[in-house]
Amino acid sequence: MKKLVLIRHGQSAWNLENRFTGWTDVDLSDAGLEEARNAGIILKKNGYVFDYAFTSVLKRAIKTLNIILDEMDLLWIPVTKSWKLNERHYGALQGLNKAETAQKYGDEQVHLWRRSATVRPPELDPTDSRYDANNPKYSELNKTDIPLSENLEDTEKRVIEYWKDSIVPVINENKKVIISAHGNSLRALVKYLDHVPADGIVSLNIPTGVPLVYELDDDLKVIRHYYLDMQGEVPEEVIPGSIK
Ligand SMILES: O=C(O)[C@@H](CO)OP(=O)(O)O
Repeated sequence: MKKLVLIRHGQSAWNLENRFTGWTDVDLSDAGLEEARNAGIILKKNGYVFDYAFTSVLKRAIKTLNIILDEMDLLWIPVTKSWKLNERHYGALQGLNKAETAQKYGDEQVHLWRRSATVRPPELDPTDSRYDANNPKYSELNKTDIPLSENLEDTEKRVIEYWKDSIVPVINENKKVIISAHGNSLRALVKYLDHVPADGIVSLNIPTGVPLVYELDDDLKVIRHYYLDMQGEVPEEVIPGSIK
């Protein structure tokens, strides 16, 4: 049996300000730094050790990972960063306040933009300063791979490509892996691992800074999963919107 740990970064400055974030590279809030430290303490207290880590190219996930590894005295392990683990691109909504956007377009529309697998938020205009085409972070990508907006299925496509090409080979070497990523890039991975249908993923929300453990068999089929706290496994019904 193999164990994989997923962690959504701690609260970010824009989670706190209730703004659509996506690929915007915002930092952790003070509460987010604390959540990351706690996650490291929880993992250490529960006896977890990692050989290899994956994260996105966004600082809220990278810093969360570093703080966790620091707490566990594991800062030395190899870490691979990829844009394919980035948060879902939020298109022209990036930077807007979620409550104000709901007042303007209605709760139902905003809920679809936030949680539907198939509805794409409005696209960024390629002339928009928020478009990442000239960001050196993405210089190795074809311009056509830099999104103007994504739905969850778009995110799932790149996350699962990366899962198959880069993460699975490491897990198959019997390395103990942690992935530090984002609400929706992790929802995409969970959707794939648990075979959640598109309409079933709408209500799934992954909390910030709570380690989510997947037990996998030798074929990497899911045996079971659970969140961890200081006392060990958390009953899933305790976490709102968690995986059934
Ligand atoms: O703003 C975002 O990029 C995401 C994650 O914080 O928000 P949502 O809860 O709408 O998926």
